[in-house]
Amino acid sequence: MADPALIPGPLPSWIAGQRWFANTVGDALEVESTLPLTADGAVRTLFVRDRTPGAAAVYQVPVALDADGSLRDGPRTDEFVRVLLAVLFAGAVAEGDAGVGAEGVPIGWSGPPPALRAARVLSGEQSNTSIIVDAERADGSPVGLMVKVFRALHDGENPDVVLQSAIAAAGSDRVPATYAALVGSWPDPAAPGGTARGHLAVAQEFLPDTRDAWRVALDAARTGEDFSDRARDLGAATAEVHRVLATALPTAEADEVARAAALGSMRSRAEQAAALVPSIDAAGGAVLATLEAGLAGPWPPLQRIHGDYHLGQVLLVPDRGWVLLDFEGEPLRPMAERTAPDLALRDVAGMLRSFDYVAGTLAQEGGDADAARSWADQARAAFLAGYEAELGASLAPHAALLAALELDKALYECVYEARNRPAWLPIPELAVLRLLEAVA
Ligand SMILES: Nc1ncnc2c1ncn2[C@@H]1O[C@H](COP(=O)(O)OP(=O)(O)O)[C@@H](O)[C@H]1O
Ligand SMILES: O=P(O)(O)O[C@H]1O[C@H](CO)[C@@H](O[C@H]2O[C@H](CO)[C@@H](O)[C@H](O)[C@H]2O)[C@H](O)[C@H]1O
Repeated sequence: MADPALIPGPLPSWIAGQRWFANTVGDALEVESTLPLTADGAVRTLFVRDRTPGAAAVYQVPVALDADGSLRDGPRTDEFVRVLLAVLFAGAVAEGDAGVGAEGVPIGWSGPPPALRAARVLSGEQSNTSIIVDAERADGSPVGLMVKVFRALHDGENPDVVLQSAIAAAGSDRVPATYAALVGSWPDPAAPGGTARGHLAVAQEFLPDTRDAWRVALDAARTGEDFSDRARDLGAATAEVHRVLATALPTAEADEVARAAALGSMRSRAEQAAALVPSIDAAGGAVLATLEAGLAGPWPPLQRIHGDYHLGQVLLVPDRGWVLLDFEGEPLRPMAERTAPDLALRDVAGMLRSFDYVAGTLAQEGGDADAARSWADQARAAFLAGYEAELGASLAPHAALLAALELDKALYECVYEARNRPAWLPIPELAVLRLLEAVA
């Protein structure tokens, strides 16, 4: 049987077919630098630049090189996983060409690196590559790891690493424990000094026997099961994580500059959505008026947030409850915006949109649309009640701001779906029109 890790044919065409590759064509790809991870260089990570105008990016492509010159996809090989664990958990340094290197940073881990027993790449729609690793500690006890290899690289901290490790360090178990991170450097003419520095990988606690909230919610909605208790708990978990983030990481006053930046970003999303969806183009004036009116009222202080919060980012963990994942922010938003303090209500709006997606999905499947909508309305009310109870305050003074953030998220979703999953587009498109009607 063919080795499933084997990279058949030229590397650029293989990269072009990967889910994590944001472009569709690989004809402007160039391996810009190489970081050997073993002494003989047989296991290495490649920094591959896509020079396509409008899709420029640097990708991390770890590979294992066989004696016959063939390449294998690193995350699917034991050789790569073994060396990655050693570097990550030992705080080791790897060096390549000038300006290229990586350093492991143990975070919530003490003792020697865990030894690999078995590893497999998580299948499914993913913007990065996650490896589930069955390992053992030096004393022989088993430990499950989730190792995430970041694909599109960015100069600067990766919020997924920084936020989850800050939440866990504050003593909260609403995120998986972070064990270690890998920080790399690679040439980048746009970065200060010509070298970019950012996260290449992170190793976390693996949470077994979980179901993600999207599945849990969809199953509940399909069978008409009440989701109120779960939604209330989810609201409370969300407010708890927001409180921890506001305490552990910098906050900022919502001054005029921040407000103008938020409005500018919302306008540009609205323009992108209008360019792709005729019904939104037709409603352009009402969209802008709702966004502007929503942002005009009082704002709470800004803080670090999840940034792309939806049901698919939350796991239901036995004996632990809801656990939040993937704090990387929206993939379509520039990294500078994703790492700036923002409105925690943006996450609240994200989850409200997700309940609507459950209803929209059931309706698309031909289910009872009215029942699905009333399920979503109940989930929404319970989520908000749980959030407010944990926050210790009502969100009523911010109702218009929340409505604007919901509209903004639905516009983002229109762009995301038009580009990635056109069959799903009607869900956010109808939501935009409904949200406009509600404020009219
Ligand atoms: N620590 C973990 N334990 C168990 N499963 C996890 C863990 N982290 C992620 N997952 C699973 O992997 C999926 C993808 O993880 P995520 O962090 O969202 O990756 P991506 O950034 O590629 O979207 C999640 O939806 C969840 O099902
Ligand atoms: O999980 P990602 O960070 O890759 O997020 C992107 O993809 C999501 C879809 O997988 C998308 O979420 C949208 O669809 C979900 C149902 O599949 C729904 O629950 C969300 O509410 C809806 O936004 C997300 O927007 C996008 O950034």
